[in-house]
Amino acid sequence: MPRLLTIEPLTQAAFAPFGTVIEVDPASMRLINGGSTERYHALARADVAGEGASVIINIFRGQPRGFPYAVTMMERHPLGSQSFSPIGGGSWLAIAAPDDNGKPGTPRVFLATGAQGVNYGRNVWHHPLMAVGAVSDFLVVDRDGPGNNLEEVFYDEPFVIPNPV
Ligand SMILES: NC(=O)N[C@@H](O)C(=O)O
Ligand code: NI
Repeated sequence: MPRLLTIEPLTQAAFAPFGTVIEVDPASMRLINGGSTERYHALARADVAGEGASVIINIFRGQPRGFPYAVTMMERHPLGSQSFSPIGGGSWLAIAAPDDNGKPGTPRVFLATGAQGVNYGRNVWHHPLMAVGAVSDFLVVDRDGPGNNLEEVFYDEPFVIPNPV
């Protein structure tokens, strides 16, 4: 029997167990460039591990997912954090799960606005990119370098995400 998941709003507090929400935060704002630019400083930090590791900046172009959507697996990156920030401005889903003795626990599904990104912490269980409604581009900051940086685990039973829109 597939297990239905609920979708919750993406907030710093709700997402805290999994990483950081990347969004305009007035408390982090520094006025620069002669007052012409608001710098929202250090909203998140890339975390890369291992000899020869480097932080890289990518664009992921995601195809929109169909709903209801079956979550059959989760992944994590033991050697680096991974951030996703929408470029085109549409809503999307961030899905993360607590660690349960080396396996992903029950996923939590967060509805992100087009003005919200996330930085998944290093070794945090998450679902691969979930674009919603249209082909969507995301700026992705993660790790390049030697070593295996991808661990995937498949659930015995899928979880199901209802249509978010
Ligand atoms: N594999 C890859 O680069 N992407 C995934 O890590 C993802 O979280 O989308
Ligand atoms: Ni990933």
